[in-house]
Amino acid sequence: MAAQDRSAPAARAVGLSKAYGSGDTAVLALDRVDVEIDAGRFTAIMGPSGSGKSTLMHCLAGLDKPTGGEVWVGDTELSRLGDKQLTRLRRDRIGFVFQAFNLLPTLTAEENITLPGDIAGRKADAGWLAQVVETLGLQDRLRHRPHELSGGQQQRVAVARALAARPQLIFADEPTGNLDSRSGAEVLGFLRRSVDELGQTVVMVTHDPNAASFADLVLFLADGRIVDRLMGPTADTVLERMRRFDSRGAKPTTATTD
Ligand SMILES: Nc1ncnc2c1ncn2[C@@H]1O[C@H](COP(=O)(O)OP(=O)(O)OP(=O)(O)O)[C@@H](O)[C@H]1O
Repeated sequence: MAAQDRSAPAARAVGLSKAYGSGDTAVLALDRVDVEIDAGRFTAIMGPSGSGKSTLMHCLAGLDKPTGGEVWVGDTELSRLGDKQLTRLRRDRIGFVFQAFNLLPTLTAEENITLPGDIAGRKADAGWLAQVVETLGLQDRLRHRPHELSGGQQQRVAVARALAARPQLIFADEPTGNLDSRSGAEVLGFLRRSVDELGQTVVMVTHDPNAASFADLVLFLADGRIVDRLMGPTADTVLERMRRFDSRGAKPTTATTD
């Protein structure tokens, strides 16, 4: 099983702020955010366009540097790391799934899944890999190249690639944004299984209430702050919360029905 200590958060932000630019044109994308990402849980981040979702995810993943506060991944505070150490931490402890699947077209599904480990000179644990492939239902697709796979299958390969190194955390940025609703539900179901059956920790940014309903917890951002949380979300309760934000004057989300 993935090395997850459920009693300690997988990541946390303490008084996290992020400003872009300076002077009159400065934008405060995150405003003193405190949040804990529970290990072995599926967390969704939602909020209107420009509310800071991507910035929060990028800061938590060590892809963007905060201008104030702290970010911890496990027991490591990221500002204490140099660039090389940060790169290593991202490589060893964090997996990414993007809206564009980012698979290499000339490689088979299996080669795409093992590529990051191969580049890092690290052989994937065969037992773990077999479990990941089975959980994602990819046994019969390993020798296919991306163009021979459906969009949903390609995204499942991208999820398997993220899981292969057994990262402490997986960050998914609109992972179903390029998929039809059936393939999207399939990928979300597999992300859910990776949490339930493999003990993964997943953080996902989404605009879609249906996608958020696969999570254990939804964090709502507005104007760079966490303004609400919803445990055990359903598509209806998420939609209802989103409407409440809209009626309070927050900018509407770019998509509520995709
Ligand atoms: N590199 C940057 N330079 C300047 N401003 C930025 C930069 N990145 C983000 N911002 C600003 O920070 C704020 C938060 O942006 P962010 O992308 O985190 O929002 P978001 O909630 O992910 O939006 P969306 O749902 O539209 O993707 C926005 O006002 C945005 O314009």
